[in-house]
Amino acid sequence: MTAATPGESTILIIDDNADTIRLLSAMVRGQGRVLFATSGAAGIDIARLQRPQLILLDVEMAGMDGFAVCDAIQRDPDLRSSAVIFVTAQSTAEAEIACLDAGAVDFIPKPLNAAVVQARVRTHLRLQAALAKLDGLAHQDGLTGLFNRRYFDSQLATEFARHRRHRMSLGLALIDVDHFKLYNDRYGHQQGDACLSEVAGVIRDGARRPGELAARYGGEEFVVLLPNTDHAALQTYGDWLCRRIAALNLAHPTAPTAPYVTASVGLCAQIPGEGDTAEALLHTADMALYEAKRSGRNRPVVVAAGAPPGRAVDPAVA
Ligand SMILES: Nc1nc2c(ncn2[C@@H]2O[C@H](COP(=O)(O)OP(=O)(O)OP(=O)(O)O)[C@@H](O)[C@H]2O)c(=O)[nH]1
Repeated sequence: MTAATPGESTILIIDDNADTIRLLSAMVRGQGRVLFATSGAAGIDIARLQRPQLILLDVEMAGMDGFAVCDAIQRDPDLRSSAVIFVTAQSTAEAEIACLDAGAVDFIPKPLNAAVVQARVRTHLRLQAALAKLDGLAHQDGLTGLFNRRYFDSQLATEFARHRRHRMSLGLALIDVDHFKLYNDRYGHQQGDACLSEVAGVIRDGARRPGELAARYGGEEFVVLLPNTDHAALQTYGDWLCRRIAALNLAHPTAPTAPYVTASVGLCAQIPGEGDTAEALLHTADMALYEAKRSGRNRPVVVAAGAPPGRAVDPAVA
């Protein structure tokens, strides 16, 4: 679900009657971007691409009727966050209950009354915006504003399956601040928190390509999901991260590695095959991180998925 204020919302009208579409569009135009489809199947396709906050759905349509469309929306994890309001001439209590039972959030009766349509759409757009905000908060790490581990885990599973389907290479980076215990000991926990936020800012800046996802994995450890990324790109990314974190120039006089805050980065990538698991990929990134720490810290280490523990690979031959 994307957070949107009512003015930025997208409303999709699915109706096989062009006159009704024209009428409804004119009524809700001021409340967001209005899209339309003249069949259930076309509506589902548009919803997948445009992720509308609200779908105004005709019940009686040729081919796929409104109930079938609503059912398809409820079953599709990518569409489920769109709220459906049925628009129908059937005004009996049974018809209304059937619409709500089908998963719709509301019901607009025909003939259409502009004030009623606008009030209902306004209310549901507000609710959708509030839900999106809550959704975002539930996925966020309170200290750094990055995604939290729970959300990362769910996205890792989804991306792993997607990369397996499309035979694409999925990259992972585990980032751990070096000698952070010493930093806390020297400056106190509060400044330690501020340091983690600064490091998180660099990690966020480095994960801006579509689909990239940066999360706080726990404590002073972060993780980045890098879709469609191969070993060579991992090495470049890891070098960049280490350089940028060092360039924050956060004093760390008691660290044996350098007199400023540094981080170690473990990286790996894999085109997931049958039998491969996201857990094993994470484990490989962890091995790479261990190797980065062992071999001196303040560096990236890239490991081939499935390589024996501790064996770093030259990215050029991976
Ligand atoms: N300030 C602050 N400290 C944290 C937080 N989470 C974990 N830590 C501290 O991070 C430190 C991690 O210490 P260690 O796991 O020993 O690792 P390290 O000192 O970074 O050493 P290396 O990882 O081996 O370079 C511990 O002192 C934790 O208390 C946090 O949210 N805020």
